[in-house]
Amino acid sequence: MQKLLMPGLLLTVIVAAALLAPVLPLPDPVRQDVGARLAGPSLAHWAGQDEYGRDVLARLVWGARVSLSVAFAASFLAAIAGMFLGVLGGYFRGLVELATVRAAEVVLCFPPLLLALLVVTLLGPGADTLIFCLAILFAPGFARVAYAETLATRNLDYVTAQTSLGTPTVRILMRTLLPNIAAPLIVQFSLTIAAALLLESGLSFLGLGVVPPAPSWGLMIRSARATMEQAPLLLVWPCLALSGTVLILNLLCDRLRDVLDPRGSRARPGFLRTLAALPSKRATSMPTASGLLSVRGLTLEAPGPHGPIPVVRGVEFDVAPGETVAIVGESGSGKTLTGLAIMGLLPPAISVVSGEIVLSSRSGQQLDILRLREREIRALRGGDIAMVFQDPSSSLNPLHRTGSPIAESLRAHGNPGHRVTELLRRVGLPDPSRAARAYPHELSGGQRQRVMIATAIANHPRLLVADEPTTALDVTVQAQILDLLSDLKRSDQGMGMIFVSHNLAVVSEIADRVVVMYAGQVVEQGPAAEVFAHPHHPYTAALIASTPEDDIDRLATIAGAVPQPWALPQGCSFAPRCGHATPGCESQAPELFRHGERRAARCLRWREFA
Ligand SMILES: Nc1ncnc2c1ncn2[C@@H]1O[C@H](COP(=O)(O)OP(=O)(O)OP(=O)(O)O)[C@@H](O)[C@H]1O
Repeated sequence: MQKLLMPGLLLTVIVAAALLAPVLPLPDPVRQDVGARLAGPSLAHWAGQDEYGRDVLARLVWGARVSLSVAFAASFLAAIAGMFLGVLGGYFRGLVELATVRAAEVVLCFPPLLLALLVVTLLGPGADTLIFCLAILFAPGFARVAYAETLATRNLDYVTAQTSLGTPTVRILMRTLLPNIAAPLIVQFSLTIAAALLLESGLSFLGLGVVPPAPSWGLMIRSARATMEQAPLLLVWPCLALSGTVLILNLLCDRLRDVLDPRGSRARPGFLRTLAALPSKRATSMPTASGLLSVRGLTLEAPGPHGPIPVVRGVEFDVAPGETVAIVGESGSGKTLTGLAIMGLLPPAISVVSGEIVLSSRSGQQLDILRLREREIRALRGGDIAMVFQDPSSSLNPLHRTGSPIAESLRAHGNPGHRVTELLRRVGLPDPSRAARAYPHELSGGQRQRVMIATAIANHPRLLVADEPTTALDVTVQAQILDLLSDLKRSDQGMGMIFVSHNLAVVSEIADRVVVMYAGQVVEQGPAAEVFAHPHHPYTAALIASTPEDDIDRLATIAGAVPQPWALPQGCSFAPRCGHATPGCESQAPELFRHGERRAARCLRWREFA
């Protein structure tokens, strides 16, 4: 909401001045004083006097009344009419589309000024005619935006879900569709008000709009033109008022769109936020990654209703060359955000509070990803580090042939683009040349994931981050993809891998080491075989017990749910769900106890438990 403050305040001042014009201590805007013709600014007339000796400031303020009310009323009418036509046409299509959107588009065939001339000739000049005329001119623009957005939205799953629930059509249109297409309509509204202000000025300038002597900004520009050489300031004032108001309106609508869209950025973009939030490091304090990657004290925050909430808290782990480290935990434990932080791809709403992610790059440098500029991270992505996403159907561009992102990735890192088929063969696609020419919808889910993997490994990354790469696939294809990843690791000896998953059965097949996360923290880590055989944290033990095996009757579940980041318990985060918790666990937050070279657990009773 803070974002709206400045433009909202400025617009309020302009609108208040226009509304309060009759009670403000201003001279009569139409009273002439020919003796003081074209007089410059003075104490009595702050902005000077025009060619009839009328007070320019009074005419500007009264002119705002006319110009703004015409622009607002016309844009509002155009928005309502256009939105109505566009949504109906886009949702029902067929004849309704013909009678709404296509009919409205007829208006676009006429040059706007000619149409305005026609309407003014028929109805006579004046503010009311102008509102009507501008509304007709701008409504098709809204109709087209609403139509296009409705077409894109009407077949999305959440709209289909509403239909399948039997929700009445009017409710779907009002409650589901409209809020989701509102953002572009708001932008269109800001552009339309600005265009209406300018067109009103233009039409008044041509003598087709507001009738003199009533003031409007367009009329003021028109009359100032004749005396431009003797009194240039007379032209400057209305132009300033016009362009200033248009800029403020654009700013306000842009900010409004950000505020109304929860997916919009609430924070500054990537590197700016990171650089500002983190204390800069002296060269001597830079840790050196013992292996390939070293994550230290990574703490991330998300915006909450009462201020920032910690979603990842002091996460630490290492990845050695050639090692597969699995990050496991229930939904909401912070696995994905940790993976995205390593890629420098955190969503705009998430901010880095502290920590280091040091990568030992191909060029032998130790780079702290959190402190790199966007341009520097971009050079690493696809080369030193690459990522495979969870859902292959949404990570491939539906309009590009599957070979094209691979070729692009190869070329971006200076490799020849013709290796595409070779890579597709390497990831096990049976007819690589055909697959390279196919569109994503022509491939199966497993084949699409193979294409994603081919894109990721195209430039032999040193580190591959795989975020639940098998979750969207069926069990047979899951096994094939896991085999593929293992094969790739074997053939590309030095490549380290971070494998994010909530599925322990999958992890046990692929991981060398396991990092178990709970409520944004690492609660246990160690070699996979040791952790699975002898967990040192009750949460890990519970996760293992709840992994489905052959005998589904013996499946255990973990009572309760992961605490929300804004309602973390005072002591150990797992204590409320833990069968081994003591009163001490509920009052004291445990640190990560390290034992031996390779294992660590965040549990006060880890010794007894182990
Ligand atoms: N863009 C975002 N804005 C605000 N909060 C977010 C955002 N992304 C994630 N979070 C919050 O951060 C926490 C950790 O999310 P994350 O996606 O890392 O969990 P996860 O362990 O990967 O879960 P899953 O397995 O379901 O993907 C959650 O509480 C989530 O609500």
